[in-house]
Amino acid sequence: ATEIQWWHAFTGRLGDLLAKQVEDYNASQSDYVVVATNKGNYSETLNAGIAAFRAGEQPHILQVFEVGTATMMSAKGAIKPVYEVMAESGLPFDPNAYLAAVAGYYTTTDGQMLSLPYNSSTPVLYINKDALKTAGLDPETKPKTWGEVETVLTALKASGSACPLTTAWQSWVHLENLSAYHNVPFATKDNGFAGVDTELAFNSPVQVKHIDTLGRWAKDGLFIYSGRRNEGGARFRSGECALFTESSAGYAGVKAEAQFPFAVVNLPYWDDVAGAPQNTIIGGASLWVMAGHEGEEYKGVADFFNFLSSAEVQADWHQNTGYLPITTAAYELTKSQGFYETSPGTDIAILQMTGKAPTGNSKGLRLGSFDQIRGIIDEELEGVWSGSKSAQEALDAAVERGNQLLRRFEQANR
Ligand SMILES: O=P(O)(O)OC[C@H](O)CO
Repeated sequence: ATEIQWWHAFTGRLGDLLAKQVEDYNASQSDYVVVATNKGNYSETLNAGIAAFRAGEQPHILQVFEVGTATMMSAKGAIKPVYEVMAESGLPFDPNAYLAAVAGYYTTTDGQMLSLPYNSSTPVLYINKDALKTAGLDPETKPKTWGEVETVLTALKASGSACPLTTAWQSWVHLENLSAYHNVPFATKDNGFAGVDTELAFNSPVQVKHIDTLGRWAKDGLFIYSGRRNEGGARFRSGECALFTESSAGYAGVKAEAQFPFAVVNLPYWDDVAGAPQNTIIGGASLWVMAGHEGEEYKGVADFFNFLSSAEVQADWHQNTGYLPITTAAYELTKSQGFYETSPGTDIAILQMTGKAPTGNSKGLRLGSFDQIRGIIDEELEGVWSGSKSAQEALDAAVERGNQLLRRFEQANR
């Protein structure tokens, strides 16, 4: 059988679920064997894929988080576009079967799908209902606005909670999605979709107010910073932190480990911003096919992609992980199975992302060197949480430093 290498970034519960998909695929046919290898976290996996390409040792499939999308799109000789892989395979492939809000992120302006949507998420709010009860609140309290969140956090703190709120992926949730959700630009030129001559713009009043509020909450012990990625997950699942802003895919781990009743609700918004809430944007990752392999191997990749996109596999994946159903068929199948009734909160992500037609500010982000830019944003936000910088100072600095990277990317990709 022909071997197909797939490098990915999943460990823990998500790693187990991915391994099960591979096992099922390998058992379902005998022409191809998919070999999945974890290459560290999202950034490490992206870097491993790029380094391997330079050394001529690239895998067939590379899982790349949404942050690396513009980088992969510009790496023309290194990738083989998915539409091409599928067309050459002769296997049936309908790009319209995928949810527009998801596929649009990975598709060129003229409609060609470059990478396969696989695990797409959007941020939501997780609530430990027992913690609310301990704080004397109705455990069914579902704060809609950041103002209501503050009331809940204050009650939690007063009841002795050492961690009323923590977050995963601070830039993704509290700046990138915050901007889209309030219909303000994160960057000019439709957040980079309309051209590489884009400039960061996340230092406007909405973002400054939000980060300033979180900074105040950090000082008052209402918001506890846990780290740049999803380090906060363990603290929520153990019951230490009461509220948690995290990817809809945090559901996989919470469902498997939490020993308390929990709720998944919409990401809160500021109700004094006109038009809010707009829609949130996607995160997670897609699958890129790397250049330099044999025709028969690409056939195997196409066959595996067809398997991953089938309604049954997608619906299972969506229901177990909290990632969005990637295709309309998987969404319909999940509805018809009654899943959303028996698992409340699991349709929040898709409704929050697709509830309103996206604007230029809320289609998503397409920014070069964005992994490095996130590093800069993380560093500046950490300055706010530690009290050494004001929100305005930190965001101004992140914009200025990030723009230098964007200009270098623009020069290299004109
Ligand atoms: O935890 P994930 O896979 O939903 O990813 C969250 C963010 O999009 C990472 O950039």
